[in-house]
Amino acid sequence: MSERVQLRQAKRLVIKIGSALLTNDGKGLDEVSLGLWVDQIADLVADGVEVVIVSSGAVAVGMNRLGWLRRPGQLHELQAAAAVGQMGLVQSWEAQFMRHGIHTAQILLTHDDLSDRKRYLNGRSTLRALLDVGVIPIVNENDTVVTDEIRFGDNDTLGALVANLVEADGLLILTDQLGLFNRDPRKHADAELVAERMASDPELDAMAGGGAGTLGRGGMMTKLRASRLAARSGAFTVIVGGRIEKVIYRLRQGDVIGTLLLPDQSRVAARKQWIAGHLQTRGRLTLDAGAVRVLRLGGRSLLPVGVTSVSGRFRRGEMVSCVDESGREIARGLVNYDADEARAIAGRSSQCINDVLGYISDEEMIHRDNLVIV
Ligand SMILES: Nc1ncnc2c1ncn2[C@@H]1O[C@H](COP(=O)(O)OP(=O)(O)O)[C@@H](O)[C@H]1O
Ligand SMILES: N[C@@H](CCC(=O)OP(=O)(O)O)C(=O)O
Repeated sequence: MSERVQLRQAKRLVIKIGSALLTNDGKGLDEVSLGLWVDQIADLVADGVEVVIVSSGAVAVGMNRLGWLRRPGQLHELQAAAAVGQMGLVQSWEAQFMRHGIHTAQILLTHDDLSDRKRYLNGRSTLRALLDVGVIPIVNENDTVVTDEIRFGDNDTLGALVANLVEADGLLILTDQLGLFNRDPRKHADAELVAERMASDPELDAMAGGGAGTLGRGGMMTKLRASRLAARSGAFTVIVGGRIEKVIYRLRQGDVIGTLLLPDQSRVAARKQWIAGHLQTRGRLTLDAGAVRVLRLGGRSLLPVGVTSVSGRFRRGEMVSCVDESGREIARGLVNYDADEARAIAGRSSQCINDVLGYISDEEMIHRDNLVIV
């Protein structure tokens, strides 16, 4: 095991940075380290990698700005600190990335947003649009409207959900330890670093059970759970020490640092398996003979022009069945338009979508990554 190809080949990464690391253990925002990570992320971007950052630290930065020495016990005080600190956090990210001429965008999400299908799809479109124009989204929880996350301090899960959302190749979790150890290294001097495992390996649970540091809240257990969540969309996870010199650069080179947790299956395989196993469909698209032929060739998207009729009531992102003119099912997949919109653009070339609907979200009725031939 001399190098890690996964990191060398990655095209889209989510990088999650925890509070303990970002705020130098509560001594205010660690601008020096932040600048060094930004330099390395700018190199990744120059190398063609799309990056989303999940940044914790709002509460810690807010406490520092407000001169609060101890983490407040009241939730509304934590929320106030997060609101103050979020300003400092995004200002710093923005200023550092501007040195490289890279724009950033603030995205505040809740777990609920990601379990609501419509919001999930809207979030996904926004993130994709930002990545398409070379902007780095800086994501944190929306601590003003939810409290579970600040109580449990679970930006690790948010990182994994974002990795699912943007279909990242990998999730990098930068933390204050060198990686996942077989026991909590703060309590056991002889703890050994785990280099590589399958994320699903049940032996990892006992290793990660040691609780969190003083500032971060999730500990290794939430990082392990995050890796399993990320694995569901085929993403690998690396848990690694954010203070290792040139950490992101070295990971990109394929250096064996931190802990690599691997998914059981590839990104597209994971997605296709999920689609194939999803029995409930919301509607039906009838395809002309040309579209049937093209889909059967494999690896192709379904365009509106090949659809002759649309039945059922479905929303963008829901599962529909694709049938030939005799009603035989050919494929199923996640449709890019609501039923009424799909009806309006059926049989039309993709260039007409804007004229018919007044906007265009996707050229395809169903993208090939979201389509399974049956
Ligand atoms: N097996 C383990 N390996 C590494 N760290 C562990 C382990 N078990 C518990 N920990 C603790 O998890 C902490 C990191 O989690 P956390 O404090 O939530 O950081 P972050 O703010 O980066 O999310 C470490 O400082 C360490 O004390
Ligand atoms: N969203 C909050 C809390 C998130 C949090 O503590 O997460 P982490 O440090 O990654 O375990 C914040 O930005 O302070």
